[in-house]
Amino acid sequence: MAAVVGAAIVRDGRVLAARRTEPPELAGLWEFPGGKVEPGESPEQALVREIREELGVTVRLDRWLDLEVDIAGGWVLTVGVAQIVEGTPTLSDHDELRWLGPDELGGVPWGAPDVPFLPEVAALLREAGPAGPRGIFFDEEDARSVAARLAAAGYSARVERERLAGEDDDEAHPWAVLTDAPELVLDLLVDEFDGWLDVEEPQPAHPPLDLPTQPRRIKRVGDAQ
Ligand SMILES: Nc1nc2c([nH]c(=O)n2[C@H]2C[C@H](O)[C@@H](COP(=O)(O)OP(=O)(O)OP(=O)(O)O)O2)c(=O)[nH]1
Repeated sequence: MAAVVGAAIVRDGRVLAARRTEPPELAGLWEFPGGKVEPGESPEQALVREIREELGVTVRLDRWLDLEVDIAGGWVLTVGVAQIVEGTPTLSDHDELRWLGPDELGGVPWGAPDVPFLPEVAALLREAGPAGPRGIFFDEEDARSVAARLAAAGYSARVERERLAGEDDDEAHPWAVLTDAPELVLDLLVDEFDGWLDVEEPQPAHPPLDLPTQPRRIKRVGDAQ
């Protein structure tokens, strides 16, 4: 099967969308960054390779979305949900990157084959919910135990590798538990498992631009009053 893989890179309830520059008929349209699976390569290897080439970051695949979409030339597009484990995305193949929340996905023009994936992506972003209090642990096992306890109590909880700006030392990357449980509940577990609570709202790597909703008149010095 001639496969194209795209990565829905998620972070803090947003997904990374990239704007294509070529070919001309696709330029200006948004996509999940990725590309063609090469001979001898698994789709997962292709996804990790393409994202490293295009964005300069290392991602880890969480899972593939069920959908497969036929695109021109006999290619089939699948999309994997992924997380950045190393690096900050930079532009090379694309001319713009945006972190979009579930309600912002419809606000950019996507390539037609990507559109059927958007409802599921929006749903998983909503499920992840807005970034709330996080439990931070140095031990992955502690983080996973806390997430399991929260899940058993009926809360949503997931574990993510934390990144601390400017830190390259692997030891400095603790594990975060993100949950919709009340802070009080998380606080008790954090005490029990030797972690700590981070209640600061994490900032998206690329904050959405505060664009004016209507043309703004810019007055220059020297303009007639
Ligand atoms: N990467 C990517 N390609 C997509 C998406 N949706 C979609 O229709 N496509 C199409 C555009 C291209 O025709 C094809 C992938 O080509 P590409 O140019 O991104 O992949 P590549 O880097 O491996 O390609 P190439 O330059 O080696 O030919 O799939 C999408 O979400 N991500």
